Amino acid sequence: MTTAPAQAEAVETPTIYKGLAGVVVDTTAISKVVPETNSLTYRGYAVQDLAEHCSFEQVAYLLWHGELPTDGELALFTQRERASRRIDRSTQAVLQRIPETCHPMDIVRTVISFLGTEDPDEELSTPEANYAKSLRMFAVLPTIVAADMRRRRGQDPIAPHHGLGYAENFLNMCFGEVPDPVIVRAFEKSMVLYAEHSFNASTFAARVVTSTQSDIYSAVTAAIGALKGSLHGGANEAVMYDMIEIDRPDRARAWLNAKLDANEKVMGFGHRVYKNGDSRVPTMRRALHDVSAHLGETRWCDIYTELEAAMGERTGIKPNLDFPTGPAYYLMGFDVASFTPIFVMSRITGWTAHIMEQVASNSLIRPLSQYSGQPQRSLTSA
Ligand SMILES: CC(=O)SCCNC(=O)CCNC(=O)[C@H](O)C(C)(C)COP(=O)(O)OP(=O)(O)OC[C@H]1O[C@@H](n2cnc3c(N)ncnc32)[C@H](O)[C@@H]1OP(=O)(O)O
Ligand SMILES: O=C([O-])CC(=O)C(=O)O
Repeated sequence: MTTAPAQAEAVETPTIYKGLAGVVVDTTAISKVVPETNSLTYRGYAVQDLAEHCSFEQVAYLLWHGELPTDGELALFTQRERASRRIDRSTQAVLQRIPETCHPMDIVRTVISFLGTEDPDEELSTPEANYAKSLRMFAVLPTIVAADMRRRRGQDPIAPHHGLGYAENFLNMCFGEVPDPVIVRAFEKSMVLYAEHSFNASTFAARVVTSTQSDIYSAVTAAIGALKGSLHGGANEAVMYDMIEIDRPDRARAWLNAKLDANEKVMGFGHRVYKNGDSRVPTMRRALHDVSAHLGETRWCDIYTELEAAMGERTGIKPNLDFPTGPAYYLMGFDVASFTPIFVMSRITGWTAHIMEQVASNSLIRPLSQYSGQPQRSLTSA
């Protein structure tokens, strides 16, 4: 005769990977992060080389198609992107309708969601349909972000300029002129560096939504929501607010010590995957220095250096990409609240590449959880 195992023996406690840390959930051919060698590649190319030698349009093409474009392919791609930059009247009306007081990420999230409602092919997720939608979002996002920034400054929007490249056109729509090539190149580098980073939280959110066979606009809307948080993309804004509060390099150490003594996180430092420095930081730090030298304004670079040194000495934790990008965008003249929407303009390429990869090899993403609530009880005995 066999006896039933005791209740306690029957329940095995599973290993819980809080925050999915260290868990490999799928394969991807889009990018590779190797923290041990501090390397990041997009489709096999080192991100530093892409940032140095390629336009953002070339990198977008690479992420979507798997190969860099030939001259002919780039010309066609560019033509299509430039022809899709304008927003129609109904989208402009939505933009005007949202209160100026809300965070610009809410604007971007809402407008992308609205674009879905206007697309007669919203539910179509063939590779061709999703590619067309990705290209449209890529083309239109700078127009939305620039129009919103100008609206909050009490300025009229500037229409996209068909004759300008992606970076020049965005800067022109923000400031009414194309700045010096030093600024344009630094901005374009930030776009390349921000474009893609494997299964980060926002990309994973997009893949989760896609895995239910939902549409690409819904997936991107979810990704924007995930990027907004200050532990992810929102950190670039938080970094700059902190630097403004610090104000002078000689105040950086005391500020940092007070922050750490209060057990608070220092924004722009640390990373879930890189524990020995973010592969993108050296390139972006150089871009920040280029902008700073060009403008003859060294204050933010000096605060950067002080904070990095003090944080290193006290915790050993290194900056992530948001740390140099925050002051670089500030020096370029952007409003701090627009920094994360600018990140969206870049990451739309990585998100949509992942959405298309998920569609091509889908399995519903649905992990398990360990129940920690009340034991089963009877309603009648309550
Ligand atoms: C583009 C991007 O999204 S890059 C990330 C942008 N985000 C930020 O800059 C926000 C600040 N950084 C952080 O909060 C974290 O480093 C994260 C969320 C990015 C990654 O963190 P995780 O891998 O989850 O590690 P976790 O937060 O558990 O940190 C491990 C330890 O380092 C400490 N730590 C990590 N980052 C920081 C930080 N920025 N400031 C102070 N302490 C930190 C934690 O307090 C923790 O210490 P403990 O073990 O004594 O409790
Ligand atoms: O990978 C991450 O967790 C966050 C990050 O750096 C990114 O999304 O660029």
